Amino acid sequence: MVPPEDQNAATDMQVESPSDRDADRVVVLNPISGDGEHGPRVRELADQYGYAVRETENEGDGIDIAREAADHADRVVACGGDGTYNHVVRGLWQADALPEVEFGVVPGGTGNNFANNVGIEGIEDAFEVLAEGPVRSIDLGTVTVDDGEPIPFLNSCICGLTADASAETTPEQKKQYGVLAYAANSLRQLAAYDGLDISIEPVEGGDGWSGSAALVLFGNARGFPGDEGAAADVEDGLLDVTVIEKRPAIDLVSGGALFELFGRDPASLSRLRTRHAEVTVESDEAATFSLDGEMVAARELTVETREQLLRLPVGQSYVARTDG
Ligand SMILES: Nc1ncnc2c1ncn2[C@@H]1O[C@H](COP(=O)(O)OP(=O)(O)OP(=O)(O)O)[C@@H](O)[C@H]1O
Repeated sequence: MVPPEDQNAATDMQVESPSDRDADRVVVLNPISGDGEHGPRVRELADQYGYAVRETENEGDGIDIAREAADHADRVVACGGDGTYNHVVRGLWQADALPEVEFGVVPGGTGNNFANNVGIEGIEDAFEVLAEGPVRSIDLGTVTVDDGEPIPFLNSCICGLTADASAETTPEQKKQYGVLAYAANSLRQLAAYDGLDISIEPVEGGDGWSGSAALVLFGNARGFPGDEGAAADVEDGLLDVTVIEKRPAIDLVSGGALFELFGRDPASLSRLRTRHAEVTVESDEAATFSLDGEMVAARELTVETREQLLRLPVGQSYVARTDG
């Protein structure tokens, strides 16, 4: 395949060799994500399109590789699943390289939820999008635990039942249902689950939520699960927050499946939108928050959006709801 001409062709010319340590376009490749078979094809395409490839060797490498690449690259692309994207964005954030250094995604994960949400439909499509797709400025979520450094997330920040259920979830379920698959696999654990006592207070005012939750989702690109997998508006500077209240287990289990519950039992569901919320876990122990699948423990945290901080080429089916 001949890479299409694109507006950045002049920059491509400057890449003398895809393995050049000073490459201006870099793919950070997680070779073990998904089925672990994407590596050779991604290397071929990266070569054709003028991208250097840096492979992760250990958990967390993506952060360091992206941080270093930000010194010389004007675009750093993550290949893997949402966890890999998260790490690359963390590296760019740590390098203070956003929005100047563009981000990009190549789906090589299991669920590939974020890539789907921005209209990217496979590895070949991803490279075409990198060459020709419109570059949008999208929001980035961050979580700040106590007085620590903000930690970015791209797709969602989730707490409640999901973390424990992930091991039981098949790739097919993940692809089809995303977070719902985790939730459904949590049904058996639900009877024993005490719920997470949590309060969510929007800093800008307006309605918050407090009570005992089975699951809380702060969606940046990930939409409300009951809306047929619809993506959230990722350019509006807002997080879509969905809370599923912990109710007596019999209510949930007798309903058959948690899938049925989403959107059909308004009494259990609360939804709000916020730019910036203070979140408190009302228990002695920290709760686990999943940032794009990467776990962080916290009791007191702020969750917020950094409006349109990330520059990203998007696919054809991406729906831009705002101008620019
Ligand atoms: N070379 C490596 N060896 C072992 N683990 C790695 C390596 N590179 C990255 N990781 C780990 O892989 C995890 C990321 O997996 P990722 O989420 O990208 O894929 P996935 O779970 O298959 O897909 P998805 O999130 O789309 O369902 C991260 O926790 C990261 O630390």
